[in-house]
Amino acid sequence: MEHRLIEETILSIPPLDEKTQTKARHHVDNLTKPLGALGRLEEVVVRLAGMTGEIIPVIDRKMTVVMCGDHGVVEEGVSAYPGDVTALMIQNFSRGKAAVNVLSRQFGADVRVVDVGSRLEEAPPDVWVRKVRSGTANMAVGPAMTREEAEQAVKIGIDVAKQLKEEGVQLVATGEMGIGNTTAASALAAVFTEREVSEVVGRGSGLDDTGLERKCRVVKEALRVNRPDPRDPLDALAKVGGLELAGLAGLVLGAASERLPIVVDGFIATAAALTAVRMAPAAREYLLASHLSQEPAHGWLLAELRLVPLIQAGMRLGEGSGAVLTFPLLDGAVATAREMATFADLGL
Ligand SMILES: Cc1cc2ncn([C@H]3O[C@H](COP(=O)(O)O)[C@@H](O)[C@H]3O)c2cc1C
Ligand SMILES: O=C(O)c1cccnc1
Repeated sequence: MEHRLIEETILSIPPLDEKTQTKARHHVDNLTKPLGALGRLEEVVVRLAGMTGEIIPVIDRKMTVVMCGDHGVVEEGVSAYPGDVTALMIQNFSRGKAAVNVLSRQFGADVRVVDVGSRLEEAPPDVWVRKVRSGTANMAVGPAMTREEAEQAVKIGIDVAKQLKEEGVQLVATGEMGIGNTTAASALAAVFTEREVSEVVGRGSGLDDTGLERKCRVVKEALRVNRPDPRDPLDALAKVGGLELAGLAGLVLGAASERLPIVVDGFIATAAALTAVRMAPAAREYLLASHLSQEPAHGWLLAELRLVPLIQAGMRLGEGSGAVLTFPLLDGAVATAREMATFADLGL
């Protein structure tokens, strides 16, 4: 069942609307400024035009989707924080008190929290509970989850994207919460970039040197035990990924199939986005990179995706916070295209 829906979604991702994109490029080039002077903001407008099919794209209704899940591998001591923090943060999101809530309020976006697999037993009513299982298994001793579970989590992400489209959402940001998930993201990064484990593992939420060394050993062990297949993204997601990462990969596939622009957050969200693009290369066209995280391998993941981040603010938070921080830049870019005079308006 899930398998069919995933296949159908992948096949239904449309290419960018090249005609509209060319018209948008022409419009931007005729605005009253030196050619190219708005830099990457111009590229944002042109790409959004290709995604949405509108010369002046409308991205007023923005949604930050925070996919949540717990990680069995936390028992190996790979995070600076205990696993319980995932559940506490879900409650914090619900109260509107986490960084992602504050930034989303500040920049006029809504937040949707989806529990794909945390250990929280009773989620607050506004959280969408779509729990595949209560946390993954420890990837250092066996697969994090079954292929079927990974498919279920991907399907949940696809469903969320379709529901948001129906609600009138015009742009989504990818957020996540899951203590231990930089370990999973590093494992996926090792699989998809074929770099050394020591190059793709970082301090996550704040490991010291001993912790960092341990995390490297754990990722190596997880790859040795599970042998994830780099040509089979679902296999990698199931063996060394996570439920919220699979949910985000599904969100990317679903949003792309609905022509919804997707603003990708930091290292973890980018690992999920790269997984989605390995499943469906066409999905890449709907991604906008937001910021460059402090995690050392984030830049390589972005390079794999051929994306350049808009900002570098030294952040390493997750939750979608870096993606939301670029919303004023995106709104500014679109406003210039909508409101600036053209040279023709000046009679030139
Ligand atoms: C209080 C708190 C809030 C967070 N919000 C996002 N993360 C971030 O840290 C986690 C990944 O780091 P690691 O792999 O080292 O556990 C994820 O939940 C990520 O979203 C947080 C982490 C903490 C502690
Ligand atoms: O870049 C990220 O997404 C990130 C980095 C460290 C901890 N949490 C998230």
